[in-house]
Amino acid sequence: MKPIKVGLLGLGTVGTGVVRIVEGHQEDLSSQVGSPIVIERIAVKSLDKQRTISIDSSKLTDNPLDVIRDPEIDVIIEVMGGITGTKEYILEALDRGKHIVTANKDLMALHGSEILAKAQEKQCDVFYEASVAGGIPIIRTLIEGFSSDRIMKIMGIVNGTTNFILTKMSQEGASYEAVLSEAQELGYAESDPTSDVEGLDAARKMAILGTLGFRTNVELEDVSVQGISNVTKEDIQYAKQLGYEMKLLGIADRQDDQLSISVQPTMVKNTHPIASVHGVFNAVYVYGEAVGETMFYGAGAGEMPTATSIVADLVAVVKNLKLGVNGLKAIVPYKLKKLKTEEEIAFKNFILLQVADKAGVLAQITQVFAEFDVSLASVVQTPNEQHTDAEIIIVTHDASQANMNKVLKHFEGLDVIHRVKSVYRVEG
Ligand SMILES: NC(=O)C1=CN([C@@H]2O[C@H](COP(=O)(O)OP(=O)(O)OC[C@H]3O[C@@H](n4cnc5c(N)ncnc54)[C@H](OP(=O)(O)O)[C@@H]3O)[C@@H](O)[C@H]2O)C=CC1
Ligand SMILES: N[C@@H](CC=O)C(=O)O
Ligand code: NA
Repeated sequence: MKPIKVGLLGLGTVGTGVVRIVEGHQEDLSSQVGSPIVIERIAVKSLDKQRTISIDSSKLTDNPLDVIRDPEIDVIIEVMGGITGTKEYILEALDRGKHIVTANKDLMALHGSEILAKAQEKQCDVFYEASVAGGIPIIRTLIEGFSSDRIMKIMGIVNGTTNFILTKMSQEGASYEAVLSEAQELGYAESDPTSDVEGLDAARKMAILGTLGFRTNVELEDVSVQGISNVTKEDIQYAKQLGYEMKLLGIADRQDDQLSISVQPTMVKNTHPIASVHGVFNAVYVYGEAVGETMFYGAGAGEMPTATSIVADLVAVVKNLKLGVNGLKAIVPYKLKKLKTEEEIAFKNFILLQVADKAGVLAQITQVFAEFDVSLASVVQTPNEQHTDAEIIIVTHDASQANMNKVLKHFEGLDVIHRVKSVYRVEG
C-alpha cells in the first residue's frame, strides 16, 4: 500500500500533538484509510529549537516552500498560524493540487471564502475543524449533523484562554495577569494573547460558525466584539450573588433571516448548561428549529485535543482521496445576509452604578429607563452605612440595544450618577 505523505507546517503546541497522534495511533489510522500515513517533511521557524518529541532532523526545514513544493506530499497540515504569508502558502499548495487541513481560524475567518473557492476549483479538500473549539467536532456537526435543520441560535464559549481566566478568577479569586501567564505556559493562548482577551479570537470563530450555521457569508466586521480585559473580580462576585456565571460568550442568532453576531462578557444564568462550562473547556450550544436544544462540550485548546481534530480531518481527506471525491464538500454560503440594526437587537442587561446616597436618586434613575422604554426586572441597592456613595444593581428585561445606549448616554448628564461601573449582557 502506497503511504499517504503529509507535510506539516509548524511543530509547536498543535504540530507536536499531530506528530504524537499520527505516530501513536498509526495502526488505527492506517486501518481506517487503507494506507500508512507518513509525516514526510516539517517546516519550523528555528531548526535548532529543543523539541519535546524526537524528530528525524532530515525532515525539518525552515522554508515552508520546501514542504509545499515537495511533489511526494499529498496533504498539507498548516499549524504555524499567521495570516499574510500563510495564505499565500495555502493558495500555492492548492494550486499544486494538495489538500489542506488547518487550525487557523484567523485565516479562515478573514480569507476562508477565497481559500474554499480555490479548493473547489482545484478539486481539493480544505478542512478546518480544529479552528473552532479545538477538540469539539462542531464544524462537522453544523455541516453534516444539522444539514436538515434550520439553525436559529448558536451560543459558544469558544475561547479556552478566557474561560480559563474567568474560571480561575471566579473560583480561586486569582488575578487576571497570573492566570493569563498560566494559560500561555499551558499552550492555550495565541502567540499574541491580546486576540484571546480582547475577544478577537472568539469573534473569528463565531464568524466561521455563523457562516456554516446560517449559510450566509458572515464576515469578521459583522461581529460586534468586546473582550474580558475590563471584567473585575467585583463584577464576577456580583454575578455570582445574583445567580449568574460570567462567561465570554459568542452569540449568533437569527429571526426571520435577520442576523446578529456578537462576542462579549455575558452573565449567564447558572441554570443554563453553558454556565457550567469551566476552565479551558469550550461548549457550543446550538438551537435548531426542528431539533431544539443541543450542546457540544470538550477541550477548546491544547496540544492533544486540537491535534485530535486535525488528524480526524486528515483521515477525512484520505478517505475522500480513496473515493475520488475531494473538493466536493465545501459549503458555499448562498443566503443573502441581513444584519439586525441596533433597534432590532434586544437582550437583558446588568448595570452596576455608583450613585449619591440621598433621597430621590432611585426615582431619577428609574425615570430614565422609563423614558427610553426599558423595563426593569430587578433593582437592588447595596447597604452603605457611611452614607457616602451607594451602589445600585439593575437587571433589565429584554431591551433594544439602541434604547439601552440612549439610557447610558442620558446617565452621563445625571449628577446623582457618579459612575457607570459595569454593563453586561445577561443570558438565560
Ligand atoms: N494552541 C492551541 O490550543 C490551538 C491553536 N490553534 C491554532 O493552531 C495554530 C498553531 O498554534 P500553536 O501550535 O499553538 O502555535 P505555536 O506558536 O506553538 O507553534 C507555531 C509553529 O509554527 C512554526 N512557525 C511559525 N512561523 C513559521 C514560519 N514562518 N515558517 C516556518 N515555521 C513557522 C513555529 O516554529 P518553531 O517551533 O521553530 O518556533 C512553531 O513550530 C494557530 O493558527 C493557532 O491559532 C487552534 C486551536 C487550538
Ligand atoms: N487561543 C485559543 C486556542 C484555540 O483556538 C483559545 O484559547 O481558545
Ligand atoms: Na472543532
